[in-house]
This record gives sequence, structure tokens and C-alpha cells, in this order.
Amino acid sequence: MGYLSNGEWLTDGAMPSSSDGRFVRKASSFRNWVTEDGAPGPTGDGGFKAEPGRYHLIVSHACPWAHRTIIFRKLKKLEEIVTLNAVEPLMLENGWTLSEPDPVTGAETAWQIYVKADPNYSGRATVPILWDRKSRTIVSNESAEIIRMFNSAFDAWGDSSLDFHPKELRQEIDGINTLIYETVNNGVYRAGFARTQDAYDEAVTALFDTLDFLEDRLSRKRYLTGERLTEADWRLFTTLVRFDAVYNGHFKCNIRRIADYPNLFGYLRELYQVPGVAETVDFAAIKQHYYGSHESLNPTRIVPAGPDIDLTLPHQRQKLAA
Ligand SMILES: N[C@@H](CCC(=O)N[C@@H](CS)C(=O)NCC(=O)O)C(=O)O
Repeated sequence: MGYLSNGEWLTDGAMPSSSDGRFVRKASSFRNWVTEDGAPGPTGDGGFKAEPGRYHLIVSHACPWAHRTIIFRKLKKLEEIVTLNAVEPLMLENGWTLSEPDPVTGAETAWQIYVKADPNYSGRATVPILWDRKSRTIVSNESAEIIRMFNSAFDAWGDSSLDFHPKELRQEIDGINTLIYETVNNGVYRAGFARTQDAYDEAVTALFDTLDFLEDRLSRKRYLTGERLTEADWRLFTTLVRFDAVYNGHFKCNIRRIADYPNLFGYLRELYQVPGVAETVDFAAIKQHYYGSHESLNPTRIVPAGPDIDLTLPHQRQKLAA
């Protein structure tokens, strides 16, 4: 995996891991916010006013972080408001690449977009990227914040009746997000990219402890915070939907499959069946990306055939409605 050093693309870097073999994810660096009136958000600089046709989202269909932003764009009905372009599934020596130059930025790779935004940029060239046509820069490369922008900043055009981060549930959502981020969303990567047995054991144990906890919670509640679908559910969904297809085998998260957990599996099917969501899930791209991009984990790059799992089967979660 390559990275940028002072605007130069280098490919001799190892994946980020600490000296004790633990995988460490770097914090995102563009942290501005699109807001209704252009005022600065909780972090970063102002000047990014919500306007139709002004912003452009670069995603990978394989990436669970980018997938959150694709789901929010879809469910909040922002497809005509924020344009989208997707990189190719494989991430090799040039990092994420586009099959043809991006019509908005002119870039052929994700790293070129970072250099256009900051000619001296140092760090990884990750997706998602939210690009501003007007100031020709990156607004944000942090999915957790892009989904908050999509949730409310564009309500003049999108579906303002949907709120995935309602005030009265914010504290609960933030709490569950933290647990799920550390042990599940990033936990699968900490297991898969561990360089030592101890680092792997620690990650896989914490991951399955949380899955067991969530299984119990979802036996009583229809969604993570109760009766209402929130941001926390969509953040969990993008990891769950990849789990049996890639994390179970490729990242060695194989104590159990999601299909072995009746409640988590029913919940996964229900979220998958929310209108519009299934079309955001590209299993071929997901499998090709993971099995084909990480040579150190899968040198043959052979993509396994399974699993044979049907997410369109009835979920029967209605019985949990109050
Ligand atoms: N914190 C970021 C993480 C994004 C991220 O790590 N994306 C991965 C793809 S799944 C990526 O682009 N990796 C490229 C690299 O690390 O070089 C977010 O949630 O937006």
C-alpha cells in the first residue's frame, strides 16, 4: 500500500502497525463541514455551504467506510444533489485508481486528488473523499463526519423527514458508535492486519465479545437504540454485510459467522432489505478488493466462491416492534 510524503507518492511503505504488531488507523486529515449556511462545523474551516451540484463524492464500493456515505446519499435522496464516482475494486501500487480520469477533479488516482487539495500532503490517500468543485479542495475525508453532513446539511433538497442522528438519541448513538468502531468496524482490520499472535488474539476476542453483546441486545431491540433506525445501525451494517464474505476468511475473524447469530443475521437482512440499500452492496467488488489487494494476506489473489448466503430471505424482525 502506498502513501503520500510531501506530495510525492511512495510505495515502499508497510501497512501502519505499531512496533508490537498492532494495526493502527491514522486519523483523517480534512475535517471541514458542509453546513446549511456555510458556517464552520464542529471542526475545520467554514465556507462550505450546502448547494446542489457543488460537491462530489469519491468512493470505493468495496470500502466499508465509503459505503456509509453511499447509503446516506441514497437514503437521504441526495443522488441528484451530490455527484458520485467510484474507484476500481483493486487497490495496488497506485492505491485507489479510476478506470478513466475523474470528470470533476481530472484525477486518475485517489492520491492525485489529495495532491490537488494540498500539494504537500503527507499520509494515506483514503476513500471516501468529499470534494468541493467551487474551491477545488477536499472538504472531508472522514466518513463519520460526511454522513452527519448528509444527514442534515442538504435537507432543503434531500429527504428532510429522515433523521439518523436525532437529538434525543445522540448520546446513546455516540456511545454505541465508539464501542462498534473500536471492536467491530476497525476490529476486523486489527485482526486481519495484526502482525503478531497477541495482537490478533486481542482484536478477535474483543470483536466476538462485542458481536455476542450485540446479538443479545438485538434479541430485545429491533435496532441498536430501540425502535428507530439510526446512524449507529448503518455504521454497523457496512461491516456486518462484508463479514461472512471477506472478514471471516481473509481477516481470520472466524470464531463464528454472522449467519450463525440468529438476531444479528435477521437484523442484517432487515437492513439489507431497506429500499435502496441492496443496490449499494456490491459483493463482487468487495470480494475482488479484499482477496485481490492484500498480497501479504493472500499471495495467490484467488477469490473464494462462497459464501452462499441469501440476504433477501424474510427477516421476521417486525415481531420486535413495540
Ligand atoms: N477514517 C476514514 C478511513 C477510511 C479508510 O481507511 N478507507 C480505506 C479503504 S476501506 C482506504 O482508503 N485505505 C487506503 C489506504 O489506507 O492507503 C473514514 O472513515 O473515512
